[in-house]
Amino acid sequence: MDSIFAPKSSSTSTLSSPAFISRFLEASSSRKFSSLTFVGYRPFRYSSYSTTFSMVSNDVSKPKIISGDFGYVLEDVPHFTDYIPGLATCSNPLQDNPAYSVVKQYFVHVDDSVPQKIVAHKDSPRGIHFRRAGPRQKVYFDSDEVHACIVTCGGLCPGLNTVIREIVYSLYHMYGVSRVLGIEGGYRGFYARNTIALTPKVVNDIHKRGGTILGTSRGGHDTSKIVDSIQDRGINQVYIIGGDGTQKGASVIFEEIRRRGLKVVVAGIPKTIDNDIPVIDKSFGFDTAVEEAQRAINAAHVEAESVENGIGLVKLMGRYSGFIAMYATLASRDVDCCLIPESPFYLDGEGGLFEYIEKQLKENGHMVIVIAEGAGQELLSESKQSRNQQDASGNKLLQDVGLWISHRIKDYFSRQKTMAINLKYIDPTYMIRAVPSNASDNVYCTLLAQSAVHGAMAGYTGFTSGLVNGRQTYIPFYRIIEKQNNVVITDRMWARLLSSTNQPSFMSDKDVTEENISGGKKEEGTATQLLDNGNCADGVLGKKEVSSV
Ligand SMILES: Nc1ncnc2c1ncn2[C@@H]1O[C@H](COP(=O)(O)OP(=O)(O)O)[C@@H](O)[C@H]1O
Ligand SMILES: O=P(O)(O)OC[C@H]1O[C@](O)(COP(=O)(O)O)[C@@H](O)[C@@H]1O
Ligand SMILES: [Mg+2]
Repeated sequence: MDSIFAPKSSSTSTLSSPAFISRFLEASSSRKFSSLTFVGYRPFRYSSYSTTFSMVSNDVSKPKIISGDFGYVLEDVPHFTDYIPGLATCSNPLQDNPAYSVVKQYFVHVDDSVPQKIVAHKDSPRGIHFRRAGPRQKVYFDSDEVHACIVTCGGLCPGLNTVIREIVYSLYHMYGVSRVLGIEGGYRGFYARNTIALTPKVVNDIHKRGGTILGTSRGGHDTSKIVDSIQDRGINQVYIIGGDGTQKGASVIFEEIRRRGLKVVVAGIPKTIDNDIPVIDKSFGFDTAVEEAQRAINAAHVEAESVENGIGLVKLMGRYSGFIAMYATLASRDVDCCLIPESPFYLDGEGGLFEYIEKQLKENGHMVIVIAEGAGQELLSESKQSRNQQDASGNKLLQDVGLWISHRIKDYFSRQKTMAINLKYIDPTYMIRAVPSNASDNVYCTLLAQSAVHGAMAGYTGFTSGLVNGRQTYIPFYRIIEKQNNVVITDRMWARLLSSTNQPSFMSDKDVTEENISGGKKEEGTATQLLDNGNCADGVLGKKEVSSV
């Protein structure tokens, strides 16, 4: 029997930090601690048909970490029963639903979990797992008892309306729930805006529209006012759709709800067009955004190849994570250079951008550059007066790198007088996120929404529903908000991009240091393939083996 242990004074972040979990994995795989008993945390045991687990917790605010054989770790999500004793359950109404009666094993087994990492060696520990999403045999709500609400926060993303629609439909058609409230205008809508009654009829065709029918906002998160409003309205299921900032907000709402001992579910659905949320395979709307970006790249290519020494420059979204730029580049094959926040670059001198542009123009007569909005911000700060402005949510406002680099390229060639260039700058920023989601994102949104509803009905709370290695899971908030998902420039995916564009890497081997990988935000316990000498199975926590899309 393995035990997770920590001094009683350990903070949540210590217990959940990758370093701690890494040490735990090491210990449990070597069975070093198998016979030890630890004071301060009461081991909680339960048996299943297949194996015995041990969970250590006497504090509901600590992460629920359950260990099993061979280094198995379940990073579980909170449940009502953690802090509300004696709750009644009833049978899941889905068991009488004719649509599902034909499905074998429709209900998810209580022990089902999904591994975070699927590349393994014969001697690697089983590693971190998340609870598999899906309907449970027992539910913790009567249909008539449920009063749900949905809120959308942060920037727009294709698929928001689809998620709203599918939450309403799942609640109504699977669980007979008819009271669903839409909170208007993001978090502040809980206390400062109107609400809309959401019925299947109201949301029937909203998935065909971009944006969110509920409206959204940045800033305005006031935890106690929000929870007061939830309590006053008698809401007992809160569905929160939003990005990293939103999930942080959802996490504190959940903590407050638990502190007040309320039987209220807080369920997150991760939304990020930048794909900057960790753990999950990719975010909904990302495929749509990449597809939409192709139009801009195609236009840039047509413009560039139609004139002498044409340069097509496209700026795409990506504040700190360059996934859209990377995938749009890989999809297009017309791009000669892709610049992202995670990969520093320079303009002048040998191996610099100007030299490369000159070479491309001489060889091909034209070129296409894709730049993510967060790329090269350090160069802009050097040349312009640095402005530390923030949006209402506290996100740093970036300077327009597209405009800046256009001017720098034009200046360079007019100074050089070697060739006259013809540069066209296209900024499709808002066009790629204001569109409705494509077919595959619509299916993805549907699954995320259904998973969130199943989890809520089953009494799980404080979770984000997310796809991990192709399976729907429930992920505890702390795992979603503890760090950012970045393109790992020492991964194979970035190498694929470099070999497809033939652009300079702007780096020598000695530059590939810990500071330069993962957007300069390399977290403890993360090992890239390069630094890990190809040993991809051990010690990689929270990052997929290949860049996580
Ligand atoms: N650390 C935080 N704690 C509580 N609420 C937050 C936090 N960060 C952001 N929020 C709230 O989440 C909402 C969306 O955040 P924002 O960063 O704009 O977008 P996104 O969720 O898409 O990243 C805003 O209403 C903001 O006030
Ligand atoms: O101008 P807005 O609405 O603040 O949005 C711009 C920003 O939104 C983003 O799409 C990210 O937004 P989120 O953090 O809300 O997902 C960035 O790429 C971009 O910088
Ligand atoms: Mg964000």
